[in-house]
Amino acid sequence: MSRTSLSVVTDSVTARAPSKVNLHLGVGPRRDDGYHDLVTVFQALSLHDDIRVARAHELSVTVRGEGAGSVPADASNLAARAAQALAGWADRAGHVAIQIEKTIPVAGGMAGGSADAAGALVALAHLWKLDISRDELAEIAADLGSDVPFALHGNTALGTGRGEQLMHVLSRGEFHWVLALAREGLSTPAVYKELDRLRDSRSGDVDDDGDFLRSPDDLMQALASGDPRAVAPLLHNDLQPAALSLQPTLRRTLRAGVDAGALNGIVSGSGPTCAFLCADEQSAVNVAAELSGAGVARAVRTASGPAPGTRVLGTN
Ligand SMILES: C[C@@](CO)(OP(=O)(O)O)[C@H](O)COP(=O)(O)OP(=O)(O)OC[C@H]1O[C@@H](n2ccc(N)nc2=O)[C@H](O)[C@@H]1O
Ligand SMILES: Nc1ncnc2c1ncn2[C@@H]1O[C@H](COP(=O)(O)OP(=O)(O)O)[C@@H](O)[C@H]1O
Repeated sequence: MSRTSLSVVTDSVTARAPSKVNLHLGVGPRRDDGYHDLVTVFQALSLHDDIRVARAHELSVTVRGEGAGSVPADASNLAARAAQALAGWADRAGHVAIQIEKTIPVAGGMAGGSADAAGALVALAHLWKLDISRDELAEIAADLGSDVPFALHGNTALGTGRGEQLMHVLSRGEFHWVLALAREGLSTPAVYKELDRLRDSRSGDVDDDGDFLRSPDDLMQALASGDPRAVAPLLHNDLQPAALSLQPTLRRTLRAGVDAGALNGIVSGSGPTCAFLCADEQSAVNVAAELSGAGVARAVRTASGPAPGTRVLGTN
C-alpha cells in the first residue's frame, strides 16, 4: 500500500456574529474627539449575520439577505475594512472573497456592520491560521468601530469608554425578545447629534454628567437573578428621546408592543429597531403575532439572548 502525506488546506471559513440590544445606555456629554463616553449593558441576541471568507486573488465583497441593497459591496464595507486591518497586523495581502448573509437589520441600532466586521476578523484569523490572542483581536476591532469588540465578545457585558472597553456581566437563563424593524434606518452619528441638540436646548435642567454615567447596578443584579420581570422596568436608553425625535412614529410602535403584552419596550441603541422584553418564549410568539397585525413595523422577529460571541461555524 502506498502512503501519501495529506496536508489539508482550508479554502473557506464561515463565522456567525450576533446582533445586540443595549439594556442600559447611559451617554455622557460629547467629547473633544466627537465621541461620547458611555456606560452601557450590551446583550447579544440570536439574530445573526453569517460571514464566509474564501481565498481569492483580490478583495471582493458580496452581500445577500436583509437590507443587502443598502450595504456597500466594496472596500468601504466594514467586513472588508476588518480584512485589511487584520492583513496589516499579519503583514500579508488581504486578498479574500467575503460573502455576507445578513439577517440583522441595516442601520437598525443592532450593530449589524459591527457583527460583519467581527465575523470577518474571526473567520480570517482561522483561515490564515494566525497566532493572535482574543485581546489583540479586540484591539483591532475597537479601531474599526466602538461596537465591534462586543460583537466578538457576545453574551452580556458592561461597556465603558466609547463602548469598546468590556467587562463580562453575569446573566442567568434566557431572555425572550420581540424586535420591530422599522421601514427607514437611522444614522448613528445623526442620533448622537440630536441628543446633543436636545440637551443643549434644555441645558440648566439636565442631570449632571455623573448621573448619565452611573453604574447600572440594579440592572446587573436583575440579570443575575434571571427574572425578566425584574429586568424589564430597568431597561434604559439615553438615546431614545433623540431617536423618537427623529422618527416620532416609533412612539406608536413602543406603545403597541406593550399593549400586545410585552413586559417593556425600548429603542435598541441608536434605533430605529424597537426591542420588547417578554415574560417567556410563548409570550414572545404572541406579542410578535399581534405586533405584525398592528402594522407599526416593516417586519417583526423574535430573538433570544444572551447569544454567544462571534465564532467559527464551519470550514471547507
Ligand atoms: C449607538 C451604539 C450603542 O451601542 O450602537 P448602534 O445603535 O449604532 O448599533 C454605539 O454607540 C455606536 O457604535 P458604532 O456604530 O460602532 O459607532 P462608531 O462607528 O464607533 O462611531 C460612529 C459615530 O457614532 C458616534 N458615537 C459613537 C460611539 C460613541 N461612544 N459616541 C459617539 O458619539 C460618533 O459620532 C461616531 O462618529
Ligand atoms: N457590513 C456592513 N453591514 C451593514 N452596514 C454596513 C456594513 N458596512 C458598512 N455599513 C454601513 O454602516 C451603516 C450602519 O449600519 P449598521 O451597522 O447596520 O447599523 P447600526 O450602526 O445602527 O447598528 C449603514 O449606513 C451601512 O450602510
